[in-house]
Amino acid sequence: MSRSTVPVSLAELERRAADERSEDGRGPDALIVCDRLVRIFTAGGVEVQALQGLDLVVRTGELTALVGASGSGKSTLLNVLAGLDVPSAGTASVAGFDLTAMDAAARLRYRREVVGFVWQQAARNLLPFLTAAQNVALPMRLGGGRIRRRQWAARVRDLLDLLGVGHCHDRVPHRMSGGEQQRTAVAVALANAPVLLLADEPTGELDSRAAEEVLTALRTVNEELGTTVLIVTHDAAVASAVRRTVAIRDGRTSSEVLRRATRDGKGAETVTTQEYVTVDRAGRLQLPAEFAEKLAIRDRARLTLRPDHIAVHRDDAGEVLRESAPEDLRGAQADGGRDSRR
Ligand SMILES: Nc1ncnc2c1ncn2[C@@H]1O[C@H](COP(=O)(O)OP(=O)(O)OP(=O)(O)O)[C@@H](O)[C@H]1O
Repeated sequence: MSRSTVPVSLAELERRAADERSEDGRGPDALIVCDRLVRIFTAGGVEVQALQGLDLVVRTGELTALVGASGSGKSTLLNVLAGLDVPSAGTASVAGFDLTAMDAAARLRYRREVVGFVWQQAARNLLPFLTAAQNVALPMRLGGGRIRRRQWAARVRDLLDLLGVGHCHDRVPHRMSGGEQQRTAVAVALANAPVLLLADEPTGELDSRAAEEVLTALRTVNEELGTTVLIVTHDAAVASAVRRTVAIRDGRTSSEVLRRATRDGKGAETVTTQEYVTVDRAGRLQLPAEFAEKLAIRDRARLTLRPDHIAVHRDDAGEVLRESAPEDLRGAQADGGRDSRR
C-alpha cells in the first residue's frame, strides 16, 4: 500500500496554521470571541483560577449549550459575557464590544441593549409585584429609547405570545407555574432586542415537561428572531437538543459535539452527531484521555500528515532505535515519519 507524504516541515505547517488563525480568520459572523480568557478569584488569601486560558468562538445565529462538571467555570464565563464580571487576563468581545475595556457607561449600555440574561431562579428574573406584561415592559422603559414608546404594548404582547405565555399577560409571578415564569423571563431578557441571549441553567428548577417548554421557547427565539443563544446546562436533554454543545473542563474549552440534520428525498430527517476536540489559536489541541491512555501516549506524540487527516502515533522512537536495523529505520522514515521525527 502506498501512502503519500507531503514535503513540508512541521514548523512550516505550524506557521501556516498560525497565519490562517489570524484575526481575520474569525470571519465577520463571529459574535463571541474569547481568547485565552483568565479569571482569578481570591478568597481568604487563596487564589482560584476559574478560567484558565479559555478560547471560544460563537457565530451569529448559533444555539449552543455549554456543559461541564461543577466548578469548571461555566457560570464565570457567562458572567463575563453578560458584562457582570471582568476577566483577569485575555480578551473577550461580543458583537465588537471589548468586555475587558468598557467604562461604566458602556457596560450599562451593553447590559441593557446587547445582551439578555436568564437566571436559574425564576425569582431572580421577575419582579414579584409586577404582572408579566409590566415585567417585560420594564427593560424598555429603562432602555434609553431603543424601543419606541408607542411600540411597547404591542412588543410585550408579541413576545409573550411567541413564548407561549400570552395568557399570563396580566398575572403576577406567583400566579404562574415555574415554566411560565421562566418563559416570561425569556421575554424580559428579549425586551430590548439583544443580539445575544445568555441563560444559566434555565431549566434547573423545573420538571421535565416545563423544561421541555422552556427549551422549545429558546429554540423559537433562536429560529424566529435570529437571536444567538448560549445556554449553560447540566440537563442532558437540553445539551442533546441543540446543534452545538461545548464542554468546559478546568476553565478551558475541551471538546464539542456538533449535530447536523439532513433530509432524504422523502423528507425524512436524519441527525448525525460528531465529537470534536477544540483547537486554540496557537494550534493546541487536547487528546481525549481515553484515546491517549489506549495508545499509551504520554509526554509526546508523533504526527504524520495525510491528504485528508493528521495521524497521531505513540512515541515509539526509543523502541525503533533499539530494535530496528538501519535499513528498517530508513524504511520507517519513508513510511511517513520523516517530517516529524527530529
Ligand atoms: N466569587 C467567587 N469567589 C471565589 N471563587 C469563586 C467565585 N466564583 C466562582 N468561584 C470559583 O471558581 C470556580 C468556577 O466556578 P463556576 O461557578 O464558574 O463553575 P460552574 O462550572 O458554573 O459550576 P456549577 O456547575 O456548580 O455552577 C469554582 O472553583 C468556584 O468555587
